[in-house]
Amino acid sequence: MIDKLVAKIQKTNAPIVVGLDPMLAYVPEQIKEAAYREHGETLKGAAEAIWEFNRRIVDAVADLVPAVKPQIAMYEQFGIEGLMAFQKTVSYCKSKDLVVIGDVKRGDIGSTSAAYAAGHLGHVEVGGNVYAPFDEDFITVNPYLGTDGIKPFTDICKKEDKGLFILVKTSNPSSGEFQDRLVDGRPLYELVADMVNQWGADLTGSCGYSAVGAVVGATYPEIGKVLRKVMPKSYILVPGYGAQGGKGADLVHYFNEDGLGAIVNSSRGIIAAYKQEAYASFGAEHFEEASRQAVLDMTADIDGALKSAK
Ligand SMILES: O=c1ccn([C@@H]2O[C@H](COP(=O)(O)O)[C@@H](O)[C@H]2O)c(=O)[nH]1
Repeated sequence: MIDKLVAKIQKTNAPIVVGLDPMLAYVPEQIKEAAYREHGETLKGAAEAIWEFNRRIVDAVADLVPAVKPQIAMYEQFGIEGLMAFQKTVSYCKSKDLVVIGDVKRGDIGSTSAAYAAGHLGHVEVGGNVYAPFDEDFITVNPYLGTDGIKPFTDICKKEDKGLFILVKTSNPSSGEFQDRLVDGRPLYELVADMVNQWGADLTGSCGYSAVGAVVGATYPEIGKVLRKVMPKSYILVPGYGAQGGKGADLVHYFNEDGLGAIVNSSRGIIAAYKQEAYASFGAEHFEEASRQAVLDMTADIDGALKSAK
């Protein structure tokens, strides 16, 4: 799957992930009203509204980007109905040939990680039947439990040609409380990055990158520069662009000399673009066109930054 991701990034010339984080507050009134008319102001009504919102955004941007990243929390908040909308979103995006990165941040003791890995990346057997319940292409994983918590995920990646993005340095303001602590004189995020190299060593695709990538926030560009060098073969998923303050100019050192190696996520900045002043002229009626324009602008911002850094 890492080969498909890299090929799609090269084809679209857009190292960009559209984050599908559909808070109800971003869903235009006309979509919510239609869903509530049919299903009432219920969890099913909310789930239908976010699904329709996603579908229209995906249709508007699918030719521009290689990948999407549905954030499972935004769906889970609506219970089972929300999870059904998550599953429907994953499968719709795959039908549009988008690479799907499930932002699920799983990781537990080995036996429990194995169940997470089967449910999100692999298969489960029920009697004589075999199911792929969520079937994302990549998922995000929390490394806090160490190697036996990661191995079930890497095993499934090998078997099913899937991939991971492991949290190394997150974009949030408190990420340094643990992640920047010095251990044997080195910040913890560097030790985790060393482990990412080890975990991904025998999962290198023909593109030269490993199926085991890393999450490194856009909000810490100096650390991004260091981590790029520590993990030369890992793709870096970079959240924190846009709504959290990251800009193209901050991100040039997250990329390798080959112009590859990083893929930048923006969620609110794209899906709720119509609420921003810059895109207000589209109005709520044409929210998906505002999202399309926001993708084009983000692509130009990152491309411009990479070209002027050469
Ligand atoms: O370090 C991290 C890891 C994950 N995220 C997730 O990415 C998106 C960011 O959303 P924006 O609206 O573009 O800020 C969201 O799903 C986070 O859970 C992150 O931000 N930082």
